[in-house]
This record gives sequence, C-alpha cells and structure tokens, in this order.
Amino acid sequence: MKIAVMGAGAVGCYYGAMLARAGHDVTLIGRPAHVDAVNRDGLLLEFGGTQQYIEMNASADAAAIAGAGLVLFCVKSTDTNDAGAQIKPFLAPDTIVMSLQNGVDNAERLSAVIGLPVIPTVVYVATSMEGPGHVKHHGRGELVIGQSAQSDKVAETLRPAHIPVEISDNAEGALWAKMILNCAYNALSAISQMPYGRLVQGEGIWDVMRNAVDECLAVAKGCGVTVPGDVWGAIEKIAETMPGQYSSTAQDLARGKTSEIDFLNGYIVRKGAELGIPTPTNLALHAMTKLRESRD
Ligand SMILES: NC(=O)C1=CN([C@@H]2O[C@H](COP(=O)(O)OP(=O)(O)OC[C@H]3O[C@@H](n4cnc5c(N)ncnc54)[C@H](OP(=O)(O)O)[C@@H]3O)[C@@H](O)[C@H]2O)C=CC1
Ligand SMILES: CC(C)(CO)C(=O)C(=O)O
Repeated sequence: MKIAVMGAGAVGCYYGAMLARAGHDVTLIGRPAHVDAVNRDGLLLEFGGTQQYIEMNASADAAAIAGAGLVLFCVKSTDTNDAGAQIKPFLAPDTIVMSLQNGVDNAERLSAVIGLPVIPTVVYVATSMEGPGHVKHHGRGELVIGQSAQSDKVAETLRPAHIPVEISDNAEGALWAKMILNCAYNALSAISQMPYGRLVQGEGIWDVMRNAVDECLAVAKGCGVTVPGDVWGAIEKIAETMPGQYSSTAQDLARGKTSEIDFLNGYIVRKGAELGIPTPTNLALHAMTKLRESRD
C-alpha cells in the first residue's frame, strides 16, 4: 500500500522513515528545502545513537499524494484547514486518513475539509528536525488511535514497522489528557522562555497550573468527555522527568513561528464561552502567549 505523509516535519518524517525502513512505499509532502534534501540523499534518521539514510519519495506538491491508501496528516494545528484543502482533490473515497496532531479538534476539522472520515491519533513521541531532511528521535513513539472500520488495518500496517499502536474506544479522552498537560505547561514556558524544572519553582506557578487544569477538566466534562488517568499526577511528573525541556510553544516563539496556542488554551477559552464555563486562567495564558507571539 502506498503511504503518504502530509507535512514533512518532526512527526511526519519520523513515522514516514519508520514505515519506509520497513519496506513501505512512502511519499513525503513537505517544504522545498526538506524535499530537495530527501530526494538528493534520502531522509537522515537519527535513532538510538545510530544514523541511517532512508530512501523515499518526496514532493512539495500535494498532488503526489494521489494513489495513497493511507495518509498520515502531520502538519501543525494552525495548518490543518489549508493543508487539508490542498490534499482533498487527490484523495480516493477509501483512502484512510489519520491525524497525528496535538489538540482535540484536528480530526473533526480535517474531516469537514476533505469530506472523509479521519482517525484521531494521540502521538506519544519526541522528535525534532535537525536540518533539511534530517529527523532526530528523542524518545517513545507509540500511537493511540480511535476506533473505526479501518483501525485494525492501520494497526496491522504500522506495528510491523516498530510503531506500537493501541486502538482505544476513548482516543478523544486521551487527546484531551494530552491537551490539558499542554494547557498547564506550554504557555507558561513560552511566556517565560523557561524550561519546566525552573518554571515550576516560580512563585504561584503550581497554583496557576492547577487553576488552568481545573478549568480544562470542567470544559471537558461540559463536552461530555471522560479524561482518562491521573491528569494532575502526569502533570507533576513532567517537571520531574523533563526539567530541561522547553514547551513546543516556547520553541515556536523563540523561532518566530506561529504557535498552536489557539488550539490549546485558546480552544478551552472558546469551548468554555460556548458552554458558559468560566476559564479566566486559560484566557490570561492564551492572551499573554498571543502578545508574546506578536512581538517583533
Ligand atoms: N515534534 C514532536 O515531538 C511532537 C509533535 N506533536 C504534534 O504533531 C503535529 C506536527 O508537529 P511537528 O511535526 O513537530 O511539526 P513540524 O512543524 O516539525 O512539521 C510540520 C511540517 O509540515 C510543513 N507544512 C505545513 N503545511 C504544509 C503544506 N501545506 N504543504 C507542505 N508542507 C507543509 C511545515 O512547514 P512550515 O513550518 O514551513 O509551515 C513543517 O515542515 C503538531 O500538532 C504537534 O503538536 C505531537 C507529539 C510530539
Ligand atoms: C509534553 C510537552 C509539554 C513536552 O514538552 C509537549 O507536548 C509540548 O511541548 O508541546
């Protein structure tokens, strides 16, 4: 089966590389600098202290997605609608589309744009682009995917490529759990430009995080979502296990890029307003991050 990746970035290149390494016919759709490097040398995958060039197809033209049986959709939440509109003309009615993105509404938004079902996928991986056509794996790699008629087929395709897949009847709740963690840390790390270990030592920071999380849980409940696991316990663990890490939002702002904050704290604020649930802490975190994002 031909597999296409829309968004040749940290997540898309990693999963594309794992699948190509396992013998699949993989096509990456990405920006010209990455595409040129992959077409020239192959994709450089750094994994567990090893480096390997992996041959695969790459194109800057969304038309290269034509004929794919499976599409991994891996752009940032800010690009979902535009990238979805670009691939729509090249999808068949039976193409399986997965959203490998943070935030809770990407699968729904993408599905509305392309007119096909989209499998929501929670991505537990840490990867980064180290340069054009060069992806580095820092840890983990497992996916939790929603139930659908195609989910078994997806799992059977991905698992032999050393991509652990769990099919869950509460993938939505798992996406929420991850987003709530993001709502606790991402904006604070972005506004302060501090890593988590130092951040949580700030005066009142745990209280701010607790308030943000309580608002998120109230909004999740209002949306009828059951958030699995010990959300607060997982949040406390992040500061212990990743003390030197800056949030992806902090990294985006440091590079002058638009962040996904509208789909994290911003999403909670919008949903809270719809449901009549106050979200003052998320409102402040979102507004301050947007201010910082708009700085020259
Ligand atoms: N990196 C990680 O470790 C993790 C990331 N995630 C989530 O996964 C998603 C993807 O993140 P990540 O891979 O880090 O993001 P990246 O920015 O590294 O990758 C996305 C890539 O897609 C490109 N792109 C966007 N729109 C188009 C388009 N229309 N045509 C071609 N290329 C396009 C972007 O280019 P440009 O930048 O020029 O727009 C970028 O190179 C996000 O929702 C993120 O939150 C989840 C877990 C871990
Ligand atoms: C888990 C966490 C908070 C790790 O940095 C993350 O998902 C992000 O930075 O967006």
